[in-house]
Amino acid sequence: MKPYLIAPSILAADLARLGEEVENVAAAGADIIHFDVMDNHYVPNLTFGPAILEALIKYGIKAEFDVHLMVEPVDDLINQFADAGASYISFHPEASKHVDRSISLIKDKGIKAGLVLNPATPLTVLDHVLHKLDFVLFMSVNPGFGGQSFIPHTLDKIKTLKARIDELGLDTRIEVDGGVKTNNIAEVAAAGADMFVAGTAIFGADDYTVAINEMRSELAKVR
Ligand SMILES: O=C(CO)[C@@H](O)[C@H](O)COP(=O)(O)O
Ligand SMILES: [Fe+2]
Repeated sequence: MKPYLIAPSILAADLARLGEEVENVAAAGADIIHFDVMDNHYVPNLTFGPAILEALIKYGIKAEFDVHLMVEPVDDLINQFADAGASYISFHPEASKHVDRSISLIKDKGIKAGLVLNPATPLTVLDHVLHKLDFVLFMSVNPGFGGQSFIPHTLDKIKTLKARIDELGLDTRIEVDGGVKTNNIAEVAAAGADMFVAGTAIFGADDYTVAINEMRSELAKVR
């Protein structure tokens, strides 16, 4: 069984002190760092480019980065984030003209590849590519902003995909992103997720170690 991974989203960090914030959250027990890339085109918000990722790595962050691309088109930025040092890269299928090719671009760089499903994206987008993916990221909010409420029907989608993954004997991870907090992380895990993005729930807490430990205690109740 794959260990649970907790991935704080830096979107909710104090951006004026980004290096220090990422260092602190990694020291608090984060497994990977979730890096939301928004282009003000695919989503109505604008965030970080590859130069910021490079700068964080140069600053001394050793944790792996989970790059969530909310951009259109995707291929050029896949190359740039691969060169900058990403360990995981995911993108939204509707933002790529050639989804299979974009997945191969990520995998050929030795990076874990994921496809992101918005709340209204059907599971059928995974039909011919699931076997190539290292992870599927379910958005449990509409993409573009942190601090939104978890959309409950995501749980049914997670359960359905988890059953399909098990039936096919794949070891694809399931990541969930949006509105994940201490009070719902166990339910999300019980549905079949094993990677949990949390922005405001961690960076909004007074003590990041306490916030992450509380999430781990909740996860320990599931397995
Ligand atoms: O990709 C996104 C939003 O588009 C997320 O990664 C958010 O940054 C998660 O923030 P919270 O809902 O946990 O505050
Ligand atoms: Fe994200």
